[in-house]
Amino acid sequence: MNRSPIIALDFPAPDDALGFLDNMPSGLWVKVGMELYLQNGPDIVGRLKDRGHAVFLDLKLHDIPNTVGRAMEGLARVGADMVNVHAAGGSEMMRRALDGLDAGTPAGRKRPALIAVTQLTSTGEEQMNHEQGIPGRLMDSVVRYSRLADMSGLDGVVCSVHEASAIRDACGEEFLKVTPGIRLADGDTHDQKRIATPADAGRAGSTHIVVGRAITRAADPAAAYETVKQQWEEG
Ligand SMILES: O=C(O)c1cc(=O)[nH]c(=O)n1[C@@H]1O[C@H](COP(=O)(O)O)[C@@H](O)[C@H]1O
Repeated sequence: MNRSPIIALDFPAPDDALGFLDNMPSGLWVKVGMELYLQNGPDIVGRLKDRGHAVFLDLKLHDIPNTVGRAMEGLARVGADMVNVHAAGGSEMMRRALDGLDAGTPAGRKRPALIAVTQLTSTGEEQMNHEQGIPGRLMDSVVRYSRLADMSGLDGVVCSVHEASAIRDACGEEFLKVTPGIRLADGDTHDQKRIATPADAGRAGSTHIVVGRAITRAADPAAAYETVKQQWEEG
């Protein structure tokens, strides 16, 4: 996996996503999420791979173990490099997701990395306490979910930059820390709660950063991408 920011292609249609990429460098890491995938189906993943991009297919599966396992068996054939589930689905669900990916990955192809969402970066501690009914610190919940994902055999987690170094201490250097909620200094927060700059992510030990609107809605997306990449490397 190359060390470049993962661009969230949160667009309604493949033409929007591919048109956007026409003006960007080649060989990127990109993310296909629910907006693009659920409205247009799996073809977009192959089209992005054909253009030489690495693809994170972000569908955040969360259901009973059997359903997630069987869904992952099918998703393994779509050809993404990384997929995800919600850690809140539990250890059995995560193990079955992994088994499904192993069973579905075509011979000669590498199994997609499987990571688990801990607490969404749009969630704050108060919301977690009052709406999810999880008492205590958000950091503790994220680290707990990370340990569970690690024990279930997953490759890493999605977390905010603020928890990345605690997860490294708990789960090790190699365990992936994929961090969305990235904003350039003075950038609009939008719906995110736990934001950080690319430089913060570099210092905290994020193995991957996910960046959407700070790049896709910038006046000059290619320049914004280079700024994010450079700040992450320098952090
Ligand atoms: O799994 C994700 O990618 C994800 C997890 C999370 O906790 N927070 C989060 O923002 N994301 C995704 O990361 C992207 C962030 O987009 P921006 O806020 O526009 O940078 C979106 O596509 C989200 O779906």
